[in-house]
Amino acid sequence: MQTEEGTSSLQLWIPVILCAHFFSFSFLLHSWNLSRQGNAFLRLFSKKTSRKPSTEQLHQQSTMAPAKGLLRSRQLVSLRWFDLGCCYDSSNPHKVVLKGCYGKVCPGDMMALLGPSGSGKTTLLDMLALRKSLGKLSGKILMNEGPYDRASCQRLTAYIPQEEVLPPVMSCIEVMESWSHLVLPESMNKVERRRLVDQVLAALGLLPKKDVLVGGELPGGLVLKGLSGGEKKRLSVAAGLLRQPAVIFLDEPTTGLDSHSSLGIIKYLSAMAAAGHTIVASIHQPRALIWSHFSQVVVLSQGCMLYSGPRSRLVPWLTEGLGYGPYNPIKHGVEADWVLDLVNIGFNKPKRYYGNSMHNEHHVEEAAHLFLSKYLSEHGHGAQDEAPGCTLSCSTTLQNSVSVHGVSQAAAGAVMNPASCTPQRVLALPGRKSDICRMTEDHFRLTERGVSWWTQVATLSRRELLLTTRNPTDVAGRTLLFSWVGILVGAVFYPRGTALSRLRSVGNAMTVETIAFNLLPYVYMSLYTSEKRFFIADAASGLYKISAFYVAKLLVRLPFAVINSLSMTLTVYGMAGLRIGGRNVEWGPAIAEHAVISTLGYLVASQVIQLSAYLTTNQDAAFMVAIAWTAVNLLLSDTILRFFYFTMTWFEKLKYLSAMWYTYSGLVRAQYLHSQYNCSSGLASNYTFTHLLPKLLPNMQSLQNPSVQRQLVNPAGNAMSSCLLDGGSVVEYFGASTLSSQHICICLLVYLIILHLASYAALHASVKTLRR
Ligand SMILES: Nc1ncnc2c1ncn2[C@@H]1O[C@H](COP(=O)(O)OP(=O)(O)OP(=O)(O)O)[C@@H](O)[C@H]1O
Repeated sequence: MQTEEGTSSLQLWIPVILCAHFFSFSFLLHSWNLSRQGNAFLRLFSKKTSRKPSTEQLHQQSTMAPAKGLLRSRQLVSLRWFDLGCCYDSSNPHKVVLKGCYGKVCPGDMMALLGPSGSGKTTLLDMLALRKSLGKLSGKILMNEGPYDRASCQRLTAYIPQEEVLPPVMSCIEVMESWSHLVLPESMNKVERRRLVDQVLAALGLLPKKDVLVGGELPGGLVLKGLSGGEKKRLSVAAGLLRQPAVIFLDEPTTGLDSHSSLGIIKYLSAMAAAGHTIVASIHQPRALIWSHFSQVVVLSQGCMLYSGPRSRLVPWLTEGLGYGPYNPIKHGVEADWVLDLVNIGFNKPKRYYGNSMHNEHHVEEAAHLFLSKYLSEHGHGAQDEAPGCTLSCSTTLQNSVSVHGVSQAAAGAVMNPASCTPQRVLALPGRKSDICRMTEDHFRLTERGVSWWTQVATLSRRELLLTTRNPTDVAGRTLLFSWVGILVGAVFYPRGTALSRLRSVGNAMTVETIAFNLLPYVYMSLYTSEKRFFIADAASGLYKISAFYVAKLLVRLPFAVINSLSMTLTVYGMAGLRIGGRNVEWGPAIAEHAVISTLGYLVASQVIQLSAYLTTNQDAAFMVAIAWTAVNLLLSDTILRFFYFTMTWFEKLKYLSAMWYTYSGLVRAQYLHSQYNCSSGLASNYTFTHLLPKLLPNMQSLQNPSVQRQLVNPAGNAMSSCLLDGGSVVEYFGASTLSSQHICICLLVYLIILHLASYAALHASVKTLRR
C-alpha cells in the first residue's frame, strides 16, 4: 500500500482529446464530402461504384426497356380470392372497409386495383400479400388453387409499398447491392449480380444516378441532398424487383412520378408480366398509355367490389350491363378516369356531363350486387356458396369468416374451380426453363430458400457501417460530444491541493461522470427510433432474420460506443487527476478498472435507450420509458440522494437494481481502495473526516475529547510521527458496494445481457404485432 501524494501527473487526457478530435473530424469530413459532392467522393472510396454505365446500358435507360432474359419468371403463380372482407371493430359503429371481394389473377396478368381514395385498394392489396394484421379479416385466398401461407408468400412474392423507406446516406448502387446480397443466390458471381443490378437500374432510368446518395432527413434532423422524390420511388421499385419474384404487389407505384418515369415503370412491369410474372398494382388516375398495359382490373368503391375481370370488358359492363354513362372518350378522357368519376360518390356530378352516374351508397351497393351475381354465375358454384354480397354488416360478415392466413387444402378444394385460371399465354413462352436470367434452376431454389444467416449478418454489418459512419451526427458528432463533456467535467474538477484535500472533489467528479454516462445515450434516441422504422419495413418483406439484424447492429455499434465512452472517461480521468494505477489494487491498474466499469455502465445506459425505442411505438413514448428508468436509477444510486437521509430504510435494498450504483461503486473502489492518504499535516478543515473516526472507533470515548480533536486537526504538531487515512474508510464513506470490482463488472454484464435479451424480444414482438 502506498501513500497518495499530490495530484496525478498523468497527462493522458491530452492524447485522448487529440485522438477523439482527429477521429471525429475525419468522419465529419467524410460526411461533409458526401453531402457536397456525393458522386465524386463515392468514386474515391468505392472501386465498385466507379464504373461508368456502358453505352448499351445508357441506351436501355433511355428507352427504359427491360433487358431480355432478365425477367423470365421461374415459377408461375396464380392467386384466387373469395369473399375477402376487412372490418375495424375498434370504432363504433364498426367500420367495414372491404366486403364481398372476389377475383383472380394469373401469370402474365397485370392487374390494376382502381377506386377513389379510401375505397379499400391498399386493404385489398395488403390482404392479398398477407401483410394485413389490423382489423377483422375474412375470406379465402388460394395460390395456384392450393394453400397460400406466409412462407410461400414470402418466398414467391414481393411487396413494394407506397412510401419508400430507404437509407439516406447510401447511394443507389449501394442500396441495390445491399439488397442483391440479401435476395439473390449466394452462388451468383459478382459479375452476374452486378449485371442484374445494372439492368434493373437501367430499366428504371436510374443508371446515371447510381452513385448519387438517396438523401433525405437523417435521424437527428440533418437533411442530406440526394435523389428526387420520383427517383427514390423508382429506386424502391427497383430494389423490390431485384429478386424477380413470381408475384409482385405494388401500392401506387406511379404516384408522385412524372409521366415518363411512370410509363417506364409500367412498361417494365408489363414486360415482367409478359415473361410470366403476376403483377397486382393499386393505381390512381393512370394516363391512357399506362392504362393500356393492364390486362385485368378490380374496381372498388366504399369497400365494395364493382368489377373484377378483363380491362376490355369493364366499360361495356358499366354501360351496357348497368346502364351507366354513356362513356365518351373525347369528353371523358381515359376509361379509368371515367370509371373513377362514375364510382366516386363524394362529389356533385352534373347529368349533362356524366350522364347516368352513381350518386349514393345505394347505387354502389346495387352495382356491387349485380356484378357479384354475374361473377359468381360465371365462376362456379363453389364460390357462390360463400357469397355474402356487399350489403352485410361487419359483424355478420365475420361470423362465418375464415382466416385469410393458412387456408387448408380441404378448404381450398371445396371452392376451387380448376378451369378458372389456366396461364396458357405464359406456358407457351419459349425457353422458359433454359434461360431464366441466365441462371440455373439451382440458383432459383437457393434464392427462394433465402441467403444464409452469416451472409445476412455480413451484408447488414456493411450496411450498418455505412449508415453509422456517414451520418455526421452519429460517430463524429457523438464522439465530439463525449469528448467535450469529458473536458468540461475535467476542467471543473481540475486538481488543486493535496490528494487528501481533494478526496471529496474526486468523488464528485466520479458522480458527475456516472450521471453523464447515463444521460448522454439520450442523444441516440432518434437513431434507434429511425432504425426501427427501417427494420419494420424490411421485416415486412421478410428480407432477413431478426437475429441477423440484431447481431450486425451490435457488431458495428459496439466499437463506436466503446470509443465514445473511452474518449470521455479517460479525459475525465486525466484532467481530474484520478489515481494512477499499478499499485496494490484488486486487479489491473486502477485506470483499467475505471475504464472498464464506466464503459459497462455506459453500455447499460445506452441499451436502456435502445430497449425503450424498441418497446414503444413512437419517440415520445420511448423518452418517457427511458426517463423513468434513469430517474429511478439515479434515485437508487446513493450518489445525489444518500441512503442515510432516507426514513424508510428498506428503500436502501433497492440499490441492487440500480446499474448506476454498481458503476459508481466500482469507480469509487478503483479510486480509493488499497491506498492511504497522508494526514500528518492535518485532516483538511474544509473536507474533514473527523466525523468518520467515532464511527470507525465506536468504543473510543476519548475521540470526543477537545485535545484529541485538536490532535486530529494538527497531528504532526502533537509529535505524532505520521497520520495515514485508509482508502477503505473513504470507500465506506461514499457508500460504495462491498462487492469486489470483478463482481461489480459481472453484475453490470448480467444487467447488459438482460437488456439485450429484452431488446431482442421487443424487436421480435414489434414484427409479430406489425399493425397494418
Ligand atoms: N386502422 C384503421 N382503422 C380504421 N379505419 C381504417 C384503418 N386503416 C384504414 N382504414 C380505413 O379503411 C379505408 C380503406 O383504406 P385504404 O388505405 O385501403 O384505401 P385506399 O383505397 O388504398 O386509399 P388511398 O387511395 O387514399 O391510398 C379508409 O377509409 C381508411 O380510412
